[in-house]
Amino acid sequence: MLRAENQAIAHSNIIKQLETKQKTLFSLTTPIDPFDPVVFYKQGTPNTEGKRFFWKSANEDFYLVGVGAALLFSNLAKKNRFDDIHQFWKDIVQNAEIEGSSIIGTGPLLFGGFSFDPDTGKEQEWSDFGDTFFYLPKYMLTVVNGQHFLTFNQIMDPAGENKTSQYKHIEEYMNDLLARQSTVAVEQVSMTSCTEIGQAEWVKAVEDIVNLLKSTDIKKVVLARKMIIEFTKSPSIATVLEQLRRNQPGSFAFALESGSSCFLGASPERLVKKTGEEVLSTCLAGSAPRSKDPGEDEWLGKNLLNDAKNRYEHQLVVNMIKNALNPICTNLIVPEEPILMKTPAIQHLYTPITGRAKAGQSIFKMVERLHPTPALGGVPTIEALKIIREKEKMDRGLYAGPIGWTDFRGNGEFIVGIRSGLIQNNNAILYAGCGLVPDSNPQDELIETRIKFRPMLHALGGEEK
Ligand SMILES: C=C(O[C@@H]1C=C(C(=O)O)C=C[C@H]1O)C(=O)O
Ligand SMILES: [Mg+2]
Repeated sequence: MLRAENQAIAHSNIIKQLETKQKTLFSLTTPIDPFDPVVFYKQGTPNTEGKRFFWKSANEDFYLVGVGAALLFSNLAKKNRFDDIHQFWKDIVQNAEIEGSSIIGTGPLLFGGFSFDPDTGKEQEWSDFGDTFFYLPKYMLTVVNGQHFLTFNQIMDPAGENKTSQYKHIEEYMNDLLARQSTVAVEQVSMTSCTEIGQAEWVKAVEDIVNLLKSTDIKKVVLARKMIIEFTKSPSIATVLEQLRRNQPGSFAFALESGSSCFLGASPERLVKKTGEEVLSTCLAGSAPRSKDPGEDEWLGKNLLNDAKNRYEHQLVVNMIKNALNPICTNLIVPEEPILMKTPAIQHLYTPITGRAKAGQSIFKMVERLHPTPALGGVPTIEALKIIREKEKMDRGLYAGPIGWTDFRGNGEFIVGIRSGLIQNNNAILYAGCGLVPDSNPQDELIETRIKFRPMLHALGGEEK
């Protein structure tokens, strides 16, 4: 049996005991002195590889880093996966004993992700994650506006362990942690090969889809491809994260580990953020390269803002997100025109959408209604997904899927896992896709995906960022 499945079965027994109150969750949060998030990822506890996550917000003011798992949710039935995880989480939090948490992103928190398409053919490379994969971390560092907090989560047998021993444990843990503090030495490993998979077939698939878009009511399909990299030895995840956070300011940086797999990247695209009742979603679609020459860069941006093909590609996303949020939010504000979002490698059309959640609408409900937006799937969604399954001929796994967190108060944020890759031992698989519309030119789309590989390629020791 696979390692993640084994873990999941053990944890599903604990979840049952939590639901019947034979066990409870105890969560303790305490402020701590500043501690570097990447160092915490690397050294938060020894031997927790395979049970770690990392999150940096796009504006650099919020970090979450988890090491060790107090509880693992995976292998949920794919049909109601958003609802099921929400229900489990609600039950557990309702009976939990929570101390010291007064700030967003501290206390009990779930971190994880949903696969892009549970109904696609499955490939071995994604078997560590399945279609729903979330952790309640054992130890978690939260950094909010420069303030640092440590949260400790423990599933307790009410009759057995007592809280005094937990306080003692956390005190000892903090002393050990401070002794482990050091800087992360960047340990770059060498690539032995780097291959774009099935490039000619991919261009042919783009041509076929564009012809279909011209002759049917299908408006947009996002087609992705992959690149396989081999290294002399297994890359250090902390090093890759350090590169991503240094070199991709303005993007979210994330990592999610399971067994010997790590899915990570620097995504510029938020799916949805919920803070209290406040909701923020972003439409990101339509792309142009950057130029080192400021004048040319500005020209490329202006051109993008005025380009009919890219504006159409973008507008389809705005329409869908607006319709998806409309029934569950009030006060929706949708700007009429997109603005530019510039990352080091690429610039995009960007429209933020804000609103207020109606009573009882959880972040998981929002993710369910939004995913997949036409920035990653297409229009209409069902038809686009069918074409993706048939033409892409790969399992996207978590690539382009919702990745994120929710705290016990129901706040949270999900991004889409793009500009990303899956590291397994000495290999990495990188993913990049692009939105096809009737006016797409296959060679231009090939170049667009090549640019989208670059942030991860650079973080892994390749040349350009
Ligand atoms: C699919 C990806 O990116 C998406 C596609 C875009 C486009 O085609 O213009 C732009 C941003 C993303 O929504 C990717 O990076 O893999
Ligand atoms: Mg595009």
